[in-house]
Amino acid sequence: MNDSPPRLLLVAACALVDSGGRVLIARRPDGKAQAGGWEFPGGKVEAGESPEQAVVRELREELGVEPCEQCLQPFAFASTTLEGGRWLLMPLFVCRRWDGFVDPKENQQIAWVRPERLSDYALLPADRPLAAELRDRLAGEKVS
Ligand SMILES: Nc1nc2c([nH]c(=O)n2[C@@H]2O[C@H](COP(=O)(O)OP(=O)(O)OP(=O)(O)O)[C@@H](O)[C@H]2O)c(=O)[nH]1
Repeated sequence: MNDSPPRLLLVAACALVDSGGRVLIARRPDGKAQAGGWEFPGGKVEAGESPEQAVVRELREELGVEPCEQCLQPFAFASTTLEGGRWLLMPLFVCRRWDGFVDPKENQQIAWVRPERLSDYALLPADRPLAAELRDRLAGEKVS
């Protein structure tokens, strides 16, 4: 029996929401853990970073967009086990305003998805409750 406590992995992620109320998800590229699963853009929070700073950096690196930290709205979080004895703690922010155009930098497939259709995608397990929360809280919004 392994009694060692799970190692905490702090990851920060962001749901970009466009003016039509659609949410951006990305497919994890080959070579990464859980490749092929759909996720919210983001990544590990590095030493000395806040979750907000990590999201800004990851959105810049992965998608070439520049949100301002003040535009990141804390939305929900995931707290769950991952393979390898790690515990994932992942705040999810919502962002509706950013500079630049989404341009996947890591050859990752992306999709803009109505919140009620997120469950049609093979989301990572930790993201499924977050997608349900987005559906419940964003789906009623007016679509332009
Ligand atoms: N970015 C992101 N990671 C998620 C989500 N859901 C989820 O379980 N994860 C997990 O959180 C961890 C994040 O790692 P990552 O590989 O994206 O982080 P990173 O970009 O800093 O990775 P790197 O070390 O390869 O540069 C992975 O184990 C990933 O499977 C999500 O919605 N977004």
